[in-house]
Amino acid sequence: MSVSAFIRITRPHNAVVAGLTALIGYLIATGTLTPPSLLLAVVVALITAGGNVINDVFDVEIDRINRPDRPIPAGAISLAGARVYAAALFVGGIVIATLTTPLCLAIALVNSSVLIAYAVRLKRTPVLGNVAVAYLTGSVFLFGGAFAGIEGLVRNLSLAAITFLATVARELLKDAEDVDGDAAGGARTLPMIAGVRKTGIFAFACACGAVLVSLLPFGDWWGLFYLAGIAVVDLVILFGAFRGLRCTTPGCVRESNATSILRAGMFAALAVFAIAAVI
Ligand SMILES: CC(C)=CCC/C(C)=C/CC/C(C)=C/CC/C(C)=C/COC[C@H](O)COP(=O)(O)O
Ligand SMILES: CC(C)=CCC/C(C)=C/CC/C(C)=C/CC/C(C)=C/COP(=O)(O)OP(=O)(O)O
Ligand SMILES: [Mg+2]
Repeated sequence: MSVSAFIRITRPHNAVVAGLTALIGYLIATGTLTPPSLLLAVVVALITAGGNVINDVFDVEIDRINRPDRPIPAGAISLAGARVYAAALFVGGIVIATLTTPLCLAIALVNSSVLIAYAVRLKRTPVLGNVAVAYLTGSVFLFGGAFAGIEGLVRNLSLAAITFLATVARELLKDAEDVDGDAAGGARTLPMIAGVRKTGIFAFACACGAVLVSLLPFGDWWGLFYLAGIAVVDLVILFGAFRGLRCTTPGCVRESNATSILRAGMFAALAVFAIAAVI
């Protein structure tokens, strides 16, 4: 079992970005960063890493077909070793969360539970899996803001709502891409029940909702830089969701690159939020 496999299975890019997002949430709540606030990034990175590892533990049979290169199906990490590793990551994140605030610790405990529930069951349940990932992604802002108290959490509510809606849209389109693989793995997703076309329509509606909510911080919060920056991001998000709107097959959704365009728009939004919070 190599060190690189133990790093790779955590999807470090994912965990690091999530950790940085928690700092953005604290930045939005307070306008500054302090040495203790850096703990937020460590907690989120560890718990996200734990979520990614436990996800691979429960997905091992699907990944043997779809992603044989991943550490467990490739034999680089044993299933038992991965279970212990995931537990250590979750425990580490929660123990460090005890050094933050009771509200942050509560969110860390809830999110660890949701990540495990997602891996065990929610992922294979229509819409609930999408909502779980969207909640987890949006909650990162709430977690960062919560380090500054309930007021800090409230200040991040609109960003959490924007992120939730955009992530639902992207997760639905990811499911529309993966209908065949998910069916083979025994999952039940919205595209399987309602079809790719209706899923695309619902995803586009969620993206439109995210765009509308993204205008809320303008005015009483952030000024013209934010409006100009988020307007560009909104166009990218709408374009990405529109690309998936006309599709009726999983192949069409894959060829549309809708989920990649949405991912790019989501990360661009992160940059706009971070800059708007400090200028
Ligand atoms: C309308 C509008 C402005 C939408 C943007 C919404 C927004 C601010 C989204 C930010 C999402 C984001 C990148 C959050 C960072 C925290 C996090 C959970 C990162 C983990 O990476 C998520 C990544 O998308 C997973 O990639 P993949 O494996 O390809 O699904
Ligand atoms: C705020 C705190 C304390 C924690 C936040 C926890 C976070 C941000 C989690 C990241 C959000 C996220 C990306 C969750 C999804 C978990 C996951 C591993 C999804 C992968 O799902 P699959 O559908 O199996 O797709 P793959 O093919 O990528 O495995
Ligand atoms: Mg998986």
